[in-house]
Amino acid sequence: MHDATHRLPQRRALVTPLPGPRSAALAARRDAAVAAGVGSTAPVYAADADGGVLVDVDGNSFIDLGSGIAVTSVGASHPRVAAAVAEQAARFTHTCFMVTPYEGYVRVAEQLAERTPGAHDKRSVLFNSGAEAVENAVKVARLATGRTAVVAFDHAYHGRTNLTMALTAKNMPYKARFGPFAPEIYRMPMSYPFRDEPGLTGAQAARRAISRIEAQIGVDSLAAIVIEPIQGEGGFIVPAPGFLAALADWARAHGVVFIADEVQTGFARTGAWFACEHEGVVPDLIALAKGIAGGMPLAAVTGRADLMDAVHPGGLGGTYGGNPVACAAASATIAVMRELDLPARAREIEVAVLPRLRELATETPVIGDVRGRGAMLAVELVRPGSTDPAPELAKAVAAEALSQGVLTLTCGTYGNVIRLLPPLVIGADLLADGVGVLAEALRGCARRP
Ligand SMILES: Cc1ncc(COP(=O)(O)O)c(CNCCCC(=O)O)c1O
Repeated sequence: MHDATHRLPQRRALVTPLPGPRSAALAARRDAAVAAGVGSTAPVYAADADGGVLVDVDGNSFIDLGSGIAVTSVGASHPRVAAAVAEQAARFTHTCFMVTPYEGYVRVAEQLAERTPGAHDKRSVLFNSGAEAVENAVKVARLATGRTAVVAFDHAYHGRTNLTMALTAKNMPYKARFGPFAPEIYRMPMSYPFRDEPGLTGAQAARRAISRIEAQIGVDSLAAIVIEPIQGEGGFIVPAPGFLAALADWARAHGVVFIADEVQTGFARTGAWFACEHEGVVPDLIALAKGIAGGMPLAAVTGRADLMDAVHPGGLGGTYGGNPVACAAASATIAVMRELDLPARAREIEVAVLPRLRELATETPVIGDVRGRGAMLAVELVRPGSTDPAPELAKAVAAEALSQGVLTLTCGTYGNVIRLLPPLVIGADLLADGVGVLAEALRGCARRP
């Protein structure tokens, strides 16, 4: 694993209590100005970030195992991205592609056609957020098929807009009291190997979902299946081998659009450019965001040209969609990912981390499962000797890791999953230090009564 040179010292170093005085002052200002509904994981305020570290306003340097929720895969200030952003912003920050188009948008669409799974003719449309991309993928599928029903899965997460809340499974905090939600969304059982009956194969789990689709919805009503190849917010759930492919094959055989939501899994995160590749699945439409542009807000739907071009002119768009500065950042980010071969770096991270966590699990009864692919890895915590979720333990472990200078995130339908999403440019030593702190936090919390 190569250690690129970075602008900031790649180290874990705490110089004040947490939060420090400047963060505490900012927290007071925030309480008087920012809505309480916007939560934050860390009690500290960012001042700088580079490579695998994030530095707060009091000078504390943290190992970042969150990447801003799988976004800053090339780091939060990669020089190639920063230069591309500055250069574009100095020329024009916005014209609205629907008013006066520009090459940067076209260039990103060309790269997405080249990079996403499948050699078929593709078209793309660019947006600002993952939820917007998922929303529009469903719009395209409904228009192209003339059908309205959409299938989502248990433990799914697709966003916070009305349709994507309807697609999302977990009620609190995402959906509680925000209804009513969009109709015609149907939830099917997911392949969740840790919680499924032992030995349930991917094909059997797919058949379980398909038989319910056929019985409860009817194929002639079904426009699309929307699924994350590895479920993110729902708990980094890697379906059993064959599950995705069986669903995709069934969908194709019945004229149902297969939408892969790769907002969190896309762009090298799982050890391939896109997670569908691990299962040999070519989606009809793919929703993208997060890692695409080095931290700049950009999202996309890329898919079969016959589906995407079924939409009448003016049927897709939005004021900021494919902002030129974000497009410049995306082209720089994709270049960095290609030149550093970051899918391979993600696989190296998996090899460096997963066995270490699995070894820890053999001596730590509260670790129910260790799973993931590439640099999208997770530890599911349970009460010893059971599969009962232990969310309070996950919170305690994340808090302990933070107190030692390592930023981690939790997730999961039951809130009991610690997830690791390091920047793919993190150095080997820094990663090892961060995982060591997490391991010690897991051991320590497991010993508490
Ligand atoms: C698979 C998948 N699809 C869609 C989305 C939505 O992407 P947006 O860019 O947050 O809208 C996500 C965003 N995941 C992080 C949400 C964090 C939070 O809001 O609490 C995702 O992971």
